[in-house]
Amino acid sequence: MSAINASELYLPGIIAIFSASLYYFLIQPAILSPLVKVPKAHWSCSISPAWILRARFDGRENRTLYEAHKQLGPIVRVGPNELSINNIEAVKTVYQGGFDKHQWYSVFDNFGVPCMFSSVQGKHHSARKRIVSHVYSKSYINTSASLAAQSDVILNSRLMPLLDSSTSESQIPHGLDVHSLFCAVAMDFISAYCFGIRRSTNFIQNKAYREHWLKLYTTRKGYGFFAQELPLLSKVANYLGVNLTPDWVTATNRELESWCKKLSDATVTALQKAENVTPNTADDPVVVRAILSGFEKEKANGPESPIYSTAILQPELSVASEVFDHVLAGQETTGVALTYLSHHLSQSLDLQRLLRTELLSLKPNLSLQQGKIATSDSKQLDNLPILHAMIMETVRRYAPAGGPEPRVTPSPSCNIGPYEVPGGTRVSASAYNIHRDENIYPDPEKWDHTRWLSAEAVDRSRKHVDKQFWGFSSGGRMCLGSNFVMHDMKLTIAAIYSNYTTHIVNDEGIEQTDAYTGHPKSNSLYIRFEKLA
Ligand code: HEM
Repeated sequence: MSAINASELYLPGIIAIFSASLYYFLIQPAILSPLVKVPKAHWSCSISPAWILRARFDGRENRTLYEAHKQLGPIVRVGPNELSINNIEAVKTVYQGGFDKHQWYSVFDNFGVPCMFSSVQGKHHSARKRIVSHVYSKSYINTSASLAAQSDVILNSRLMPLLDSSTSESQIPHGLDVHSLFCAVAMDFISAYCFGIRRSTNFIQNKAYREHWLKLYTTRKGYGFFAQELPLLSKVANYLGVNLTPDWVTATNRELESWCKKLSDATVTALQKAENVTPNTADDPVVVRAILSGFEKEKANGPESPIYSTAILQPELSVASEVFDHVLAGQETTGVALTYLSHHLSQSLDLQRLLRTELLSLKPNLSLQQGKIATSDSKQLDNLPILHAMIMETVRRYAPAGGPEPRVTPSPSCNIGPYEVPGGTRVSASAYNIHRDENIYPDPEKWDHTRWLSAEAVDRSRKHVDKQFWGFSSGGRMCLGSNFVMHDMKLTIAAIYSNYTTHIVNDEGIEQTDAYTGHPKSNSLYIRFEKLA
């Protein structure tokens, strides 16, 4: 009697589950979804994300999507619930349209607390961005006495002496690993701006710690796949005692977090005690000061504030989470851009001469006078067309944050290009692909700074060249640090090429990896510096 009852119950249950699965995983995505009208990158894409997941796992996502768009056009289905887009009109719809970020970004929470970059929902993000964006505006950067004083220390007391010592007879044959050095320069700039110079890093001079830190940073990269792309599987595996992210990666992340927490806590304490934090000096912790003052104002909104449970109830962790993101966002991306620019310059003395002629037209220029350079006139530097063109071309060709930036379509649906797209669909564009549009950037693999300078570019299609540039993304979630980084890259290149010529010693492994943030495969580039007579 009981056996008959069980099968009577089980069979319909099994049929119901089978039918629901058939509908949910096969009929709906492959036949009924409005996405069926979008060209598929692979036959399996309407029923399985395996094709795109495999490309991501293998580190060939950017190239794979490039080929897919070349064959199938600007909007391509890459999974049952996922699109890749590759034209500037579709980019406007998604990125200027304020679509929320995908959960993919949650792995960028630090200390378990979201930062601006990792905030998924628009209102959480806006509350965080409001607090700090003014100190990253172009006008603030160009007129900040604190940043000018910090730049002076970083260039005159650290970088220029180091370059000088690299020209001694015994050092010449080896050259300097400029990839490591430029990551150090970038870290010193951004950490000084966050914490004030006395509490910031000195990676330029402290090579041993810098190498340790960079090793921690680079070796853990690439281990985020399961947590980011398959979070549910990761959690289930974890529950069953299988950790898909190796323990040493978790330990490395903890070490980096605690390194930043110490710097951040020391800065918060110094501000609370008003010790060595004088505004408008090199010791001014511009970013942490702005965040704390923003949190103080946000308190007035009480529990109504979207960031009440973090910024108001856990201010120290929230400050640390925010600045940890700034130093991580700023160091490798900037280091990569400076590495590729110096690589191109080092292959052509003519290019160096051209740049130098422009640099020496500055008044005052940055050539060494009694061992020091003048670092103060940011506005003049910002307006140099050749320097600007070379940096733009480098960020175009070697987009340091060039991978897909996933967003989620709003409910119930929206239109992207000619297609109706249901709410909750993952949709991404990438600088890697947007920057390879041959109509705007002919021969896109070629590094050619003149595409930003030619009469044609300036008179007619300059707007297109600029409009298509997506190295810092666009819309409300575009890079917070774009003005800061343009400033520190221009200053660094100007300081070097006003005083040195550079020559390649070893560029093995200079090819860029295919990743969200691509870098030279070898993580190195050896260059020799020769002082100008
Ligand atoms: C060459 C250097 C840099 C490049 C190429 C770059 C590029 C980008 C890109 C493409 C995004 C959008 C990413 C996405 O949505 O997936 C972004 C966002 C961001 N970047 Fe940068 N970045 C650079 C340097 C910096 C620096 C120095 C900072 C320091 C503050 C910074 C802070 C941020 C932050 C906080 C966001 C998130 C903004 C938001 O969600 O509103 N970046 N960056």
